Amino acid sequence: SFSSSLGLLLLLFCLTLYLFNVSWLKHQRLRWKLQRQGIRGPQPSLLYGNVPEMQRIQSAATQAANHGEFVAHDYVSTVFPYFERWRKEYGQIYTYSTGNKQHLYVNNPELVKEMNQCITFDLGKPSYVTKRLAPLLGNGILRSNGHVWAQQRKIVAPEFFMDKVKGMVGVMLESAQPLTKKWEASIEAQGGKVAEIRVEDDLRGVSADVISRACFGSSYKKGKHIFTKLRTLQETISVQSALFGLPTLGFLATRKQDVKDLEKEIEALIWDAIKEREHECLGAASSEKDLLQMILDGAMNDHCMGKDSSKHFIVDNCKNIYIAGHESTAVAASWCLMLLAVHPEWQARIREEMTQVCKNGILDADSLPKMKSVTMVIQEALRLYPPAAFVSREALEETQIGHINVPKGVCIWTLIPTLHRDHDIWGQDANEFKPERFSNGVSNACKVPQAYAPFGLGPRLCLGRNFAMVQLKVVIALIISKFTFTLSPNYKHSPAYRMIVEPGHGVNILISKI
Ligand code: HEM
Repeated sequence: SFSSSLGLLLLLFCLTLYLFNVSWLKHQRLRWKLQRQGIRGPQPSLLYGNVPEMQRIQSAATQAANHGEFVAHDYVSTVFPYFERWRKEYGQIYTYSTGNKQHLYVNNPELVKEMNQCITFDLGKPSYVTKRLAPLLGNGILRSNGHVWAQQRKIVAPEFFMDKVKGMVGVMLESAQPLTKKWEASIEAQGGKVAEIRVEDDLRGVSADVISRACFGSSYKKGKHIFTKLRTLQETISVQSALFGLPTLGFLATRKQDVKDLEKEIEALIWDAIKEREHECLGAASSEKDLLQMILDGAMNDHCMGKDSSKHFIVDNCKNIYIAGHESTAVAASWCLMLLAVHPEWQARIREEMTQVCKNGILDADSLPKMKSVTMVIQEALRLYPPAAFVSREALEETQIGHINVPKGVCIWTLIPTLHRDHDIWGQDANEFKPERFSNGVSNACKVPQAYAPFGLGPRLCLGRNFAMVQLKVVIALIISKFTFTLSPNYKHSPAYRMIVEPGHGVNILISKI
């Protein structure tokens, strides 16, 4: 009838109006607020904002990719080419849209400094990115915001203070031994002189082993099993489109079920390890507390936490530490080895320094702080190839950062590699591998020390940075003390973004024994 068609039309009209308001007006209002402050940016399309343009720029860049001299190659130009394009067009601060979200790109060193000092709960992790990582991270330290985050940080942070990390050098050396043994065996198997090695799986094995031991101490075999499951879970969750903020296409129902099953299985395994622990340590005051014990104690001592939330607290944080620390450190080590393979003079320098500072050639917690060259090389590798590409925040409330008033709901992105190659900050040789720039520390290597941010910015600075630096030093120094290496002709330079920026086709090196 006429009246029901009219009703339907009216409904459709309201729905369209609602969608228009949600998808366009809301974002247009945010855009106006930013534009009024002089912030420009590309014109968004109605439904998907600038996503179609991002995809167009990305595919053009992929086709044109010519990595040429790869040390000089800035991965932003191939991995995030739209950010490069817009930076050139609109400057160090601009705004763009992904349809469902309005974003603010901030790469001005002065504002980065401000963000570093911005201690407020009003800036949090962007929920639209972290939402899809929920099965992996629960509500642990990486994903949570506000008081929940602060409480977890307070409990977990002391485990990674420098004095604690120093005590883990032995464990790190032990975890790295199988790698050197395996590589020696490869040399034997390939004729006794030179072997071609693909490094990343072996490096990943070392970092997983180190974290298992640090987290789970005596029950570390159980820990390794848990981490294998976590890795499967990580692989099952597709995060490729997280940056664009589009629904993850192809995320089939069966995979959703896989994710749920894995989540349950992991939770049960962690809980099992805890029960075993409680049984073993009943009454015994353990002096050597591993991370699991710290988290357990933290949960027990918090009287506001119910049994159920303390269980989640424990399970989530075990998962978070593994996810945060395992891949990033292994990938950083891969980039270090790639750069060292191209610069044998730095291998020689590190080797020479080791003969001077390691008594009887033994690497330990005392000799490590004296090894300046290896520290400089790692710092330079983290400058040129930072595994974490950006710091991202969402304004959970309206927030003032320097002279910018960031409206509620806007996501802020700071590109770490772009800061790391800024000529104004680092000088004209910013694209070159020159570890000597760090010979007098970070503050003397560049004009704005806050612009060196491989471990992030502000109050959410990486909690494991000491742990990662010491582990990288141990692994790189140990490899260099046993092998010389060059880049294999099979190495294909192809930085790829998979949550972190890693060598897309791995790192192949040719190794010989010293
Ligand atoms: C070279 C290796 C590593 C790199 C490049 C790295 C980098 C980062 C970055 C960029 C952040 C984000 C900071 C921010 O949003 O401002 C972060 C956070 C974090 N990292 Fe690392 N990380 C590394 C190793 C580790 C290790 C080994 C652990 C632990 C074992 C760890 C634990 C964490 C945790 C728990 C957070 C979250 C801190 C918070 O939100 O309060 N990281 N890391």
